[in-house]
Amino acid sequence: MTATLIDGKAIAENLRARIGASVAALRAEHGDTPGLAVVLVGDNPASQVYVRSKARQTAEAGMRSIEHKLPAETTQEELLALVARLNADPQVDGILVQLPLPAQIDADRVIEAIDPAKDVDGFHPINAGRLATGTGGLVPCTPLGCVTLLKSVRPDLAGLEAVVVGRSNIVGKPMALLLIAESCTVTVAHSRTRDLAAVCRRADILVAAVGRPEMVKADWIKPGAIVIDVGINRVAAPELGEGKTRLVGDVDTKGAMATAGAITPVPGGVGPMTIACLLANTLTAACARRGWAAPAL
Ligand SMILES: Nc1nc(=O)c2c([nH]1)NC[C@@H]1CN(c3ccc(C(=O)N[C@@H](CCC(=O)O)C(=O)O)cc3)C=[N+]21
Ligand SMILES: [Mg+2]
Repeated sequence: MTATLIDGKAIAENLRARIGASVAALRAEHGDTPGLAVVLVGDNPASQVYVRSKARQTAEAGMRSIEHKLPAETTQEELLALVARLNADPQVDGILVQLPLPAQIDADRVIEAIDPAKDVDGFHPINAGRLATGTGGLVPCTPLGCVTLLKSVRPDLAGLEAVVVGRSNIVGKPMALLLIAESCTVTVAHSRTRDLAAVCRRADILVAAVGRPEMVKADWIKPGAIVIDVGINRVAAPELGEGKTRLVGDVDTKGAMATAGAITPVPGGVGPMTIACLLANTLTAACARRGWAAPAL
């Protein structure tokens, strides 16, 4: 058996095209277009790459992209003041403050300062609580994208045994809540889980979000399982030349291909869906804030 590769890049492109069409229709109807503000503090090279692709894809979908680049020594007060201005700006529908933030800044305080209606990352405690209680709100982009990828190979997830490896507020916890909402039986495993391999082997759906390169091995996977690899780890690749690197996930993809039913590649799996879902959340936030009918994506 060899697993189906879930083409996140293509599914993301398709979603972005549908968002673009909705944005154009809304502009024709209302004469205005959603705006996304992305705030980058400091000069982390990976963050610069991500912020650039977010801005480009926002513009390609016909939305306004507003970039704020602040120096690495920005104070907490300065960042909170910018967030307050963006909250008050009616042209800004979505606010994303790129993580990680420099050490002098308390990320939780910044997240809590964002207007929940503009919190397109879905990280504000109000949105986290809404997800936990199933009462609407903006949903974190990466887990939202993972559900779309799962449904691309298995439209009805009800009754399936799901194991989420990782318990972060950004991926693991919201992922578990979304799978509960899909009527899966959900286990959340983490670094302290005993016999992680045996727990993973129970999974019809295995979501790896731990940030450890290729930690999940072929023999941790139940035959036919759907494997979603959230990891994006840059590792040395001397085989490509001196000083070269490559991206790998949290799953040994090559090994897992022999056992899994379907698997997301890295790159080209979850990563592109994260950005597409950010654009979807920006459109959702704009419609809710402006009283526009939300398009079905
Ligand atoms: N407030 C906040 N919100 C985020 O959503 C957020 C963040 N901070 N900080 C960093 C992480 C990471 N993240 C990625 C988005 C897209 C790709 C992506 O498109 N990856 C491509 C390849 C990228 C490459 O080649 O480096 C892929 O997997 O195919 C990866 C990672 C969003 N994040
Ligand atoms: Mg990926």
